[in-house]
Amino acid sequence: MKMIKITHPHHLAKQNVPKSVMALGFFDGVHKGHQKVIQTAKQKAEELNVECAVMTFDPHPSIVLKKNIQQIEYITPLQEKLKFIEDLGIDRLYLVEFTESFSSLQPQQFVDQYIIGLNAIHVVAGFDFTFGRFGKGTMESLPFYSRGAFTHTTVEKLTDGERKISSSLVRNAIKNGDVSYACSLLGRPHQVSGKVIHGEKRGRTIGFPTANIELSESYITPPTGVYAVKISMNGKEYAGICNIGYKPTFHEKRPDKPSIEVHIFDFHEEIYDIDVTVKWFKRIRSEQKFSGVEELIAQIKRDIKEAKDFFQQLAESDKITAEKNF
Ligand SMILES: Cc1cc2nc3c(=O)[nH]c(=O)nc-3n(C[C@H](O)[C@H](O)[C@H](O)COP(=O)(O)O)c2cc1C
Ligand SMILES: Nc1ncnc2c1ncn2[C@@H]1O[C@H](COP(=O)(O)OP(=O)(O)O)[C@@H](O)[C@H]1O
Repeated sequence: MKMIKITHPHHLAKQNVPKSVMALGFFDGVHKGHQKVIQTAKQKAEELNVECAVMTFDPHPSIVLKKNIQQIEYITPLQEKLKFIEDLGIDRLYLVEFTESFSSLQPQQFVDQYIIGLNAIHVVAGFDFTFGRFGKGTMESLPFYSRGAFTHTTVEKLTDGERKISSSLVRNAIKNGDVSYACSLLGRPHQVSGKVIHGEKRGRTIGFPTANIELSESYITPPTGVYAVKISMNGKEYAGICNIGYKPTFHEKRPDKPSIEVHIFDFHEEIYDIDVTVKWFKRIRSEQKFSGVEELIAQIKRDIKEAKDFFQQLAESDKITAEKNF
């Protein structure tokens, strides 16, 4: 995937840019709805025998448009977003810096400079995509602005029952701890990456060492509680159990921020400073204050059993699906 970073105004000359079918969107999460938009663009590009391009934006428009928002938690911070888009097999990615001057383009200027000017011959976006100042441009008005220079496909809303699959729905699912539902909306588990840091060195003394993880980006994370997770490092993936929380059993005073710590099953290595990725599969329970260490240990043993049973069932259902598809 060739990446072209753009800060408004761009100086790319149309004749130097290959013709493309262009999918447009912010695409936080690259969820199933986004995947459908990008896959539709890919199919159309094959039909028309041109490149498949995606145009996306960074940072999130609310940072520029809403003055009081400094930082936003992403489902997929930029690097993850680009990776998941690349995994969909597209040729070219236009990454447009969402600045104040870019956001104040009129819809016609956006279409002239960023669609026609970048040699797109067909545009694909979701039914609720908007463009130009105040989001005034819509998919209904796109043919008017196109002046016959390109055609378009509007991808209808993808739903889960009554609910539109959207970045907000995924965010809410993660924020509510419903990581299994987030997984079904994303088509993969939600994941976060970071580094293993030193904790309070208590884990090993109670028989359950936990890798404490400092996140590398501003991710949306599930609420405090215990989760069945997979953790990957150095190209290998392991099952484990994660506690996100304040460890009230040991802390009278609540620490400033919750820790994210994973006990990895059947694992005995020292992994401080290693980069890891944690994938959230299932919420098991809320964090509790136990009356003593023994009670906590007994509960952790039950949590581990529950997580192991869950992964066993998952492996069995994956096996059945693989056999059906064979
Ligand atoms: C599966 C699991 C569940 C946990 N649940 C709780 C809990 O409900 N309450 C609590 O105070 N601590 C809980 N903990 C956190 C332990 O207190 C913590 O792992 C221990 O204090 C070690 O911390 P350290 O890695 O900083 O040394 C849990 C840890 C694990 C691995
Ligand atoms: N099964 C395991 N799961 C997680 N970490 C492990 C495991 N086995 C060994 N470790 C190592 O032990 C460390 C965790 O031990 P712990 O006593 O909880 O220390 P800390 O409080 O610094 O996290 C991890 O960072 C890792 O380097």
